[in-house]
Amino acid sequence: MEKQSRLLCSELCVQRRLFEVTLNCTVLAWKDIQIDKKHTGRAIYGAVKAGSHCVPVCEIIAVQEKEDDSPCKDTGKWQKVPQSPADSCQHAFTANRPKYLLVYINPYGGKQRGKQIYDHKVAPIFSRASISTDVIVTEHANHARDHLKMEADLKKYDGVVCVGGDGMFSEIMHGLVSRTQQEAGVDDNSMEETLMPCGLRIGIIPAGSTDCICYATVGSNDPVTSALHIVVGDSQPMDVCSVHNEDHFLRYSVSLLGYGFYGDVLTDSERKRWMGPARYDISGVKTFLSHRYYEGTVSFLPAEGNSGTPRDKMQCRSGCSICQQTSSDKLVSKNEDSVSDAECRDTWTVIRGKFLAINAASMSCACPRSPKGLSPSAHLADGTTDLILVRKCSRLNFLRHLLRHTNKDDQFDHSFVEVYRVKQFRFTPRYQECDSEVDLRESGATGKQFLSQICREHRACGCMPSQSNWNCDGEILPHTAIQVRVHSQLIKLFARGIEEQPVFEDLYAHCAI
Ligand SMILES: Nc1ncnc2c1ncn2[C@@H]1O[C@H](COP(=O)(O)OP(=O)(O)OP(=O)(O)O)[C@@H](O)[C@H]1O
Ligand SMILES: CCCCCCCCCCCCC/C=C/[C@@H](O)[C@H](CO)NC(=O)CCCCC
Ligand SMILES: [Ca+2]
Repeated sequence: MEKQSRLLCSELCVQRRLFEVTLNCTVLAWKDIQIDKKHTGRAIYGAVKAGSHCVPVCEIIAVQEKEDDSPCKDTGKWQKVPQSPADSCQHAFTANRPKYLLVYINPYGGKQRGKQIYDHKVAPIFSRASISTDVIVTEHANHARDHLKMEADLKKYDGVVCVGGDGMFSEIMHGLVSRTQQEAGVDDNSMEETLMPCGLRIGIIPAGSTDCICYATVGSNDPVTSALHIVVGDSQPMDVCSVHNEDHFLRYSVSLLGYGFYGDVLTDSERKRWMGPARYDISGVKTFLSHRYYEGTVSFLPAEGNSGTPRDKMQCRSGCSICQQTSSDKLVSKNEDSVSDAECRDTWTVIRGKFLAINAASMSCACPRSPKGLSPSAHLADGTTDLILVRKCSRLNFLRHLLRHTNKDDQFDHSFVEVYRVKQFRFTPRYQECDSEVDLRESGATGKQFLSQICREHRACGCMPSQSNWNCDGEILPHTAIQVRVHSQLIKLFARGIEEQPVFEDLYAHCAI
């Protein structure tokens, strides 16, 4: 068993069909001897050729030992492996696998099927893989976040699982990131602080309305696929943006930070929660028809180095070379200047204008509504976010841009769309750039008085003081002037990125049977 080339082989009879089974340290393969003899050669999905199948050893969920170990006469056939080599082989592929998980279920996410999905599809897989769990069905919003932040005995667990949508994931991520910073003595109100990466991995069992984080990290929103990624102990690092208003921490974001169109869609859809996932379609059309634009200033620090560009066609896939390069750069930079020193030397780009939408996508944001996502070439773990500015344009042009999110055409190929790969950005809405704001704030004006005074001010300068909200991974932010910084690979998921469908020849070469 020590050498990859060394094969164990045997014959296995299942329902009167005879299979030849081979095992080396990386692959377990079996082929139907009868089909093979007929030389049909017909390829079927998931098989190497008709009747031939293989599975990498590291993806085997569980091994059950049969009572009857009939002695083998021929050398090379199944033999009972002495306990110590068997243990070390098993250890090699179970080392990163979780043994004890803390599971939070949102019973009200998406179509309210979280509990059912977990009980029927996920729990049996965990139990088959001998994973122990503590399960908490949440009783109110922020239950999971606060439990993780203040109560949970995290030393016991190898990971945290959330059953729900992007909002539920956000709760888990906030709980875990905040807890990690608290324990490390990091002040999250300071934008300059380097945040401490989280030790525990997060698993997502999709049961929400959009499930964009699951879809963009796994390639599907299937609960069983996600459960299998957890069981085999996959690990996918992920960037997290911190969002501040001056010296005040607001929230973290991993997918979309959107002002204007996506902020307005969310604000409207929150009033329609009772509609379930359809609320986004109704609010999307309504917001599109309202065609509001927003003025302000966006400033950003462009990403440098080998991080690619948002318009290259280098999509982030399993084992992505750009994200791996970021991991090794991080190791080197630990011994060099601190990030903030280096960033102080960089120059900020400033863009002032009228926008229909300002979006920052830290990952592709692929989801069933938009299979390639808001920024198809964004990376999960490259330490950057793609800043997309959609300037004021006609309704028809904006519709063309939106529809390109749903087909293969390039949504950035419009004169009114700009996209930049950045590591920090700021936004200030126009009305807050006026000196009058300071006077109003100092005069102690309340929300409504404040806005009506701004409107009077702006009548004089002729602009429409429209105001939107930031959509931060599906939550509305209370401030419009924000500062954002990307924290490279701050968290890890039980995932491995999106896998390309392997071509027939690759599979055959991999299995080599
Ligand atoms: N027991 C609960 N009662 C009410 N709200 C809850 C409960 N548990 C969690 N929540 C909140 O429900 C919100 C939505 O949940 P979730 O993200 O699971 O589903 P969704 O909004 O339908 O999906 P998506 O976020 O993918 O659009 C979350 O922001 C979470 O804070
Ligand atoms: C009039 C035609 C409109 C056609 C538009 C198609 C464009 C679809 C792009 C979808 C991008 C989703 C980005 C994901 C953001 C999530 O963090 C967030 C939380 O779940 N979801 C939303 O805010 C929900 C946002 C839903 C937007 C529709
Ligand atoms: Ca990124």
